[in-house]
Amino acid sequence: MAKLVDPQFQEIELRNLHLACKNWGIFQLVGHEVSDESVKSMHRKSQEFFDLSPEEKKLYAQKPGSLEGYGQAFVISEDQKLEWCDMIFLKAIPTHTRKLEFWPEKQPHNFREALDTYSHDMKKIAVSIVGFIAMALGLDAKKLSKAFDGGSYDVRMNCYPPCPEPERVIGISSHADISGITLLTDCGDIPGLQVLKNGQWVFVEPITCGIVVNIGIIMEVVSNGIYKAPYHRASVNREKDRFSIVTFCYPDKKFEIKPAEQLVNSDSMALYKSFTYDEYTQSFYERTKLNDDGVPFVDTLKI
Ligand SMILES: O=C(O)CCC(=O)C(=O)O
Ligand SMILES: [Fe+2]
Repeated sequence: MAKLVDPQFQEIELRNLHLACKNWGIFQLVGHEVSDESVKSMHRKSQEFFDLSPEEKKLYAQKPGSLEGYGQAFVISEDQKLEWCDMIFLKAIPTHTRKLEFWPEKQPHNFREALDTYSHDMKKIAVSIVGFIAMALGLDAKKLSKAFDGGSYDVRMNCYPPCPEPERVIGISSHADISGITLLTDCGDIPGLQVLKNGQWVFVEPITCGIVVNIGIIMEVVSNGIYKAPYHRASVNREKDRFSIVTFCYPDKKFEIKPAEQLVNSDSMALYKSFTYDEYTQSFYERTKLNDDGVPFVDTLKI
């Protein structure tokens, strides 16, 4: 990040960014301005939350039909296999969308303050990195940064307990994020996140103070497929808990989700349809209610 903002290094670093987004769709950001203390404090609060008794955690349990709160993602049937992951999912920004009934209050002490600071820090990073991603694509950096400045930020804290037979379970199964971009911080040094590259699962090794950035499906559409939202999953460790904190970053609700005009011309046709923000989220949630038909969500967006 320090190199992206430094005029002396910017051009070369934008090329590195372009290659990372094009060849991997995922990279680690270091040299950023977010304080270590804010990130570590959120990590501690998240671990303390998962350490509470089941009864205490259930005070913040998801309600039927809603993803927010403590529980499991996308449980649609009694027969489905569950993921080896405990999570709490909270909408954090804009602040008026917060549903405080799901925000742990007395315990862990100062959880809410830590999440408030953390989510604003992640927003700051997202606003600047999408600007650089826009520049790497030859797009208007201000327009994209502005869209994410008015955007929404949902935070998911994951706890992956150890499993004596880790090869028989999955923490989070393979998926691409539907966000614009996603920012992940690992609360320790246990690798778990894996990204699919040329048919192989590759571990993302945690870097202290690094922020893992991955391209979400919205940015895939905006880039007209130059950047792809990578498939990734979380594996489980045999002996140790792993904790991660994931921030899904979305543009503002007025942002049209479609290939950027500058990237569409007679040589390169638009590969994706155009959607309003509401149409996009609606079509995703409609699909989660269906039985899995094997068609990836991103394919339903293509022309
Ligand atoms: O915890 C991880 O490593 C991955 C989490 C993730 O992909 C998600 O929450 O969407
Ligand atoms: Fe993900």
